[in-house]
Amino acid sequence: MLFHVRMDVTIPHDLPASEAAEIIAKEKAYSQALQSSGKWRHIWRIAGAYANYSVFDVKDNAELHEILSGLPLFKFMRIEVAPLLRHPSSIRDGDG
Ligand SMILES: O=C(O)C[C@H]1C=CC(=O)O1
Repeated sequence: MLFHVRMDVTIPHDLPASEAAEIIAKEKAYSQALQSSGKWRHIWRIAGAYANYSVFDVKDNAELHEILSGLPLFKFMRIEVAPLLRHPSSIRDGDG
């Protein structure tokens, strides 16, 4: 199942910079491992925001929830999820 996910990150100003850097490094490794596995298909920075648009390809809602709630930055994120399915007018193979 494909899901479009928007993640907005707000790191509290009072979080020590070294702690923030450590969490961000863990987040990067977590994200890149999931991208390598094919579960995190796309990630795009939203221009002008500490936010991204991503596409996940996972088994079901439960797997998506497990992945998202395991993000090291999860507690600093606002996340919006939209389930996707193939559009009847799509001409692309492999979409959905
Ligand atoms: O920077 C972000 O958009 C937040 C987060 C998502 C993946 C990652 O490496 O960081």
